Amino acid sequence: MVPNLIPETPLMSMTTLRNPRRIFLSSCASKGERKGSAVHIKERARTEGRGGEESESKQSIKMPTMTPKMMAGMMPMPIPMTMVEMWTTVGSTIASVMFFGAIIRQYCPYEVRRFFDKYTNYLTRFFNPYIRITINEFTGSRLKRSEAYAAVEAYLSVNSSKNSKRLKAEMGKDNKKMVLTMDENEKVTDEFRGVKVWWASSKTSSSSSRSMSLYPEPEKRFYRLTFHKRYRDMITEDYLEHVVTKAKQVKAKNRQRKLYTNSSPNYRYSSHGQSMWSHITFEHPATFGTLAMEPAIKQEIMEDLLTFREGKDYYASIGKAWKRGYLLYGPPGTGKSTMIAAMANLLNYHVYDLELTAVKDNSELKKLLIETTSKSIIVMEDIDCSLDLTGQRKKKEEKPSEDEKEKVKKEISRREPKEESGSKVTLSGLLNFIDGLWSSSGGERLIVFTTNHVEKLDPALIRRGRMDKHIELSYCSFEGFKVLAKNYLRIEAHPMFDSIEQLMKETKITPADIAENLMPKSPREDAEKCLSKLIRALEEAKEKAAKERADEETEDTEPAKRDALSED
Ligand SMILES: Nc1ncnc2c1ncn2[C@@H]1O[C@H](COP(=O)(O)OP(=O)(O)OP(=O)(O)O)[C@@H](O)[C@H]1O
Ligand SMILES: [Mg+2]
Repeated sequence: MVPNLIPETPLMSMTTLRNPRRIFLSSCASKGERKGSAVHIKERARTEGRGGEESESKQSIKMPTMTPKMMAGMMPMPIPMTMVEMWTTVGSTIASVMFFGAIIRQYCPYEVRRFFDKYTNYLTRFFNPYIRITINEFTGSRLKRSEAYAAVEAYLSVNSSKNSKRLKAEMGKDNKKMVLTMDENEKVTDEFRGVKVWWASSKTSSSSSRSMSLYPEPEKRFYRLTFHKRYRDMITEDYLEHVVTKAKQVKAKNRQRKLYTNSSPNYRYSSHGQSMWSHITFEHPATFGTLAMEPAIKQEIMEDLLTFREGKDYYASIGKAWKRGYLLYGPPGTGKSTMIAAMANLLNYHVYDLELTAVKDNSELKKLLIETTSKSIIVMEDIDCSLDLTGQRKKKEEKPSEDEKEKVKKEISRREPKEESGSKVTLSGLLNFIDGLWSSSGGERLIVFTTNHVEKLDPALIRRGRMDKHIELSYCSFEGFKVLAKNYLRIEAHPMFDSIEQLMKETKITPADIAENLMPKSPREDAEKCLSKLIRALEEAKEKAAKERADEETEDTEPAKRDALSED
């Protein structure tokens, strides 16, 4: 029973009112009983606790008479809540709402829930003054990473590195600096013309990924931009344009060129949403300056490439996809691969080294194409060896005899397991890859074929429009040699140059052979020794060529002589 207490002051403290036991103790202390021991106090409390009328009468004896003023103090008055109480109430309300929500979700029929969801959405939308824009990482059927997402990622890499607390790091240009981007489930604030906007990075895993599906849907990453509806026009037009422009600058600054390949052992098993290409940083040092070839031809190729790079509007105005095909042909060691590296370095493009024999079929080839980014060179080396591009049309035309058919059948059954794992890419698949409708997606791409045997290629594959520019890389000229001498020996003239020039007129030598002879093999080998080595190599090549010519002549004349003798 709560004792009948009379406060000393009209204003009773909150704690006092709430806690009768404390009221008792404090009122006793105020009456000079403070010096009483704790035991005494407890004893008093116990006696009170028993609630005997005795204690009540004892207290009533001690109580001072209440004045009207004091009575006024006892009047019921509004009691303010403490923070603790308020939070307790809020907490228990939320818990109850959640509890009932869960129950409704579980037992309420779907239609009713949908109805409620719909109207709650309407309500929140009506009262919420903020607009949200979501930028998903993949659009369409996840064929290609969204450019908008990449742009936001680049844009936020600048802002978030200053404001965000959780960041992701990636190696930047030339492996010198790390590029930081916002981690998942992070938020940053940005300001544009005095208006605040909020960016958040997030990911959702679809419900099917949580189910027992055999092919669970991958997680979907996205950025979300939130801003006040008052600034709708400014944000959707000016701010988003500002984001794209800034992102381009950031990308250009941090762009690290990559060398992609599709022939890594696990590329076929790359899961949904993962790239089919694997890459390393592209670090080939070749440039047009170090390339040995006729200066005029070199200049022409460089101009052609630079014109292409700047030709976005021109290509659009003539209604042509912004891409260009280059066919590099010539004997081994004449600099075809080196030229591709020089092209990538000149244009600042990525390189996609496409290994056709590792591509399963035409649809896989298409997927690989779609996954390439713009500002890139797609390379198919030794195209004549990659596919049987020469015989495919003939095979259809020729009608094999029964015997031949039988032979082919046997051959196929013998090779079956091997062929299954081989490529089924056809010439038409490749032609579509180069200039089909899909090839125009993204734009700003060079497609480069290299071959040692241009004559073996199907004319359809290398006709203009597909392979726009044909470049022959042949045996080294004297001009080419001078470039190599400058690269390898740091000399521009030497008395031995004359004899080298003479010998080069009489025989053929590849730039690769010259490079090998000019490269000093020990610190003792100076320019003169290297040049002498080259002269010896040229003389040997000349002798070999003379001998081969002589052998060929005898081979040609031998049957004629034999015929003449038999006639006699
Ligand atoms: N024109 C050139 N200028 C400078 N160096 C060259 C040139 N041609 C060849 N080389 C040197 O020779 C080496 C082989 O050249 P590269 O691999 O480019 O030849 P390729 O034409 O691609 O041969 P393949 O047809 O066998 O693939 C290179 O490492 C390079 O140093
Ligand atoms: Mg090569």
